[in-house]
Amino acid sequence: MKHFEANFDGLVGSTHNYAGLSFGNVASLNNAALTSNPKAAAKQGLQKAKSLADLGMVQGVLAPQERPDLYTLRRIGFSGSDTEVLQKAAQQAPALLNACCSASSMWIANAATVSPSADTRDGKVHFTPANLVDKLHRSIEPVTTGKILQATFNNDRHFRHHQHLPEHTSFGDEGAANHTRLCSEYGHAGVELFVYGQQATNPSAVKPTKYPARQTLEASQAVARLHQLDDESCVFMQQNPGVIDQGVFHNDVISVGNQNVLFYHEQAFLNTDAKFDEIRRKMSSDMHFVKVSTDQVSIDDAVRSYLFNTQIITLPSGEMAIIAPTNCQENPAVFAYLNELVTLGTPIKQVRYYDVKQSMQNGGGPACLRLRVAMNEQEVEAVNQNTLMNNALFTRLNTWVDKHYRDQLTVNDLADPQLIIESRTALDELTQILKLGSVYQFQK
Ligand SMILES: N=C(N)NCCC[C@H](NC(=O)CCC(=O)O)C(=O)O
Repeated sequence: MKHFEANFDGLVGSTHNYAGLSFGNVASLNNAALTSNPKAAAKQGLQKAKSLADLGMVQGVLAPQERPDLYTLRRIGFSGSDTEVLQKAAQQAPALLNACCSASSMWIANAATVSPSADTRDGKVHFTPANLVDKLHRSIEPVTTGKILQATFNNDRHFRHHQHLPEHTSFGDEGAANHTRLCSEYGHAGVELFVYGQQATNPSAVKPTKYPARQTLEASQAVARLHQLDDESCVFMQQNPGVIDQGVFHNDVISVGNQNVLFYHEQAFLNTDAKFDEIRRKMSSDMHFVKVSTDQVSIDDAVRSYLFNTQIITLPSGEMAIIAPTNCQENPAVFAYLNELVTLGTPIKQVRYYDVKQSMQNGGGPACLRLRVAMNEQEVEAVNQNTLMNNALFTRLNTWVDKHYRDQLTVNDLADPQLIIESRTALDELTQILKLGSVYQFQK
């Protein structure tokens, strides 16, 4: 049977804006209060997704969340009509309104952790939505994320959906951004590498001092248990707290893997040698650890360019390609490195650049915008086919964006009640395009 790694990209929501919500994420803080362009953001994302489909990859899309999130605003005491709720929040608690308006679900790598059927004891693909408890604006995502995942992977024979972990910092979980599956072939059992930032139940363990470590070891272990993974197919590795304190808020900002390749910065991890030995021992095939040294690319350049927030994909020809943001072309050290990388004899033979600047300005590169789901042919057939990218869906979604999205949005605009109508009208139409059923609260 054939096996694929499908990428599901998060569609950008119509309230995409720059509110400076993510402490520890340098781009989010530096670009706070910039005017955003939701239409361009959504189109940049669609273009990347379509380009991967055109390369012969299995590519899907995942629906965004409903924002403004009036349910959360009501839950914290704002009352009256929808317009009144929005306007009272804008006057009395603008920071809370901003949190309830973020389009952050577009960074779908944080939506969930996914384990393919080749790794799990029951032979199903397992999904656990991430609780994202470290950031208020993201902590309101998991329930709807679960509904969207269930409407997209809607077949009990092949897909198993878990509830998100308990909403406490001990179980801080940021999903696939801190999870990399290594394997020889997508359909063979692999090693699931969980990278965590701190141990919640061991106060003496080392952790960052300036910025938060969003992922805990306890959360990673819980996901591995839920997904029915054997100890022999898991590796738990700590991210270097020193790089978290320099703005590396997720592991996918400092390393990325695909099949038997792990592309990483030399400062990415703690106990690198011992942990790489464990990976080698648990893998049934050879690994390529492609190391980038600080001399080649500094941590600062890695964070600015998102060299490691690239996607490494295996093309139908068997060659691997790196999908990079154009920011990597614009950074001289990183561009020089990538030009050299394809000549080094590693499996990575090509680099392709995409403009995802609207997302990058909030700290989200190509890899943040996609959730990987390795599947066999039968599983791909069991996916909601209306979510899979092709010419027709690309045209349909571009038309949908043109019809419903603004080309300018500032933080001050978030109090505009018209946004509620625009967002709901757009999402109602989207659920029909993708045939998702009623996944949003306003549709109940
Ligand atoms: N690395 C991965 N996988 N994802 C990137 C997530 C970026 C996101 N930015 C934001 O949420 C900024 C929103 C704002 O400031 O308006 C975050 O920090 O959680």
